[in-house]
Amino acid sequence: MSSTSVETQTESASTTLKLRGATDAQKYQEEYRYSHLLPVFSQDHYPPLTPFEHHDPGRRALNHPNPRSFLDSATSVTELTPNLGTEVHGINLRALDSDARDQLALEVARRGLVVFRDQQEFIDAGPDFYREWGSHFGRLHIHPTSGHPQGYPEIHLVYRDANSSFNFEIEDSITSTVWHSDVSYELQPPGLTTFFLLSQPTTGGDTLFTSQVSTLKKLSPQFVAFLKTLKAVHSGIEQANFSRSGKRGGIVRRDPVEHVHPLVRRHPVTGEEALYVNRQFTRRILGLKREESETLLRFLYDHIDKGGDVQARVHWTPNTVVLWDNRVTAHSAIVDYGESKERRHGARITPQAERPIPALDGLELSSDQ
Ligand SMILES: O=C(O)CCC(=O)C(=O)O
Ligand SMILES: [Fe+2]
Repeated sequence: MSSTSVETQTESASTTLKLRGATDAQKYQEEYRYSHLLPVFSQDHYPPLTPFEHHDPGRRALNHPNPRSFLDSATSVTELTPNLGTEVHGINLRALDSDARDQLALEVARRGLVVFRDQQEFIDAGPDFYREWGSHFGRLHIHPTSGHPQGYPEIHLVYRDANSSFNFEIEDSITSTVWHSDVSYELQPPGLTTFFLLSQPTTGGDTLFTSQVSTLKKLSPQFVAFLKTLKAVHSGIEQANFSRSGKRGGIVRRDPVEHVHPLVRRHPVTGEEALYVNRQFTRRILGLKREESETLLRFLYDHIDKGGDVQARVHWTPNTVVLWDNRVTAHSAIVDYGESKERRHGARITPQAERPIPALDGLELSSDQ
């Protein structure tokens, strides 16, 4: 499997300009409703992230007499699958106050994934609002390599259009499916994540999700007990190298890091335990011989790949906004729309959360890991 990233499926507008004739390209972009949100690859360099104390917004909703009251005015609330995902119609996310946002965080933690339709007001509110929205849920992450709208490094973009050639990384693979939990190499990886498409192909370009709580539950208690004793290295090095190779925007804004996380992590609010490995960033299990680590990780990735019974698939109708809890789910883009040459332009708001908490009867991580 290629070590490159679905998160790297980002094309710079400037590359697009080079690929088209300059005049045609400018016209194409100028006529675009969201041209102010096209990706740029600033050369800014940032110092390492510093640790911070995360106060989970979902916890604040735990004492609420009805922590689902923010859904009271919804016209429909439908479970996408028994274990993962809810689809909501009739709620205006843009209008949610602080209390309702806390409830939302708890709902997303419980369901893993919540899909809100008809959110034009939210999407059109623009990048200052996106930042304010995300900051409610945690400190905003700046991606080390992806494109962002001019002046808004906290907004991670995915982008592809008629002439972009960003998907080299999957040309040598039999699939575009790369399950991952975003930037799991950080000491404090993201929690409640918001993602939406500003433009979507007519068909294709769906996003896959899986419940890592459910993938863990499928395993035998004896095996889970063993997994709970383990921790693994997650690395941002390959993603940085991929960017440096020039296949993406070519920038690395922060020196890549590696961090050690438990294989099974516990959600700070729901207490649910989830498998926390992903093919994209997890590299090796500490304390095992190389072959043991490789075999075990391969088994777990294979288990995640095959888990159709705990997965959900989001189809992007216009003005859909999706929230997922990056601590207890994994996701993958689906790149099946190349032939149509249609534009696909997405934005992600990525608040960091706590350092992964080990399972209750699992290992204790020492502070220097
Ligand atoms: O483009 C997608 O469907 C998902 C992209 C992704 O993995 C991300 O932005 O975290
Ligand atoms: Fe992702």
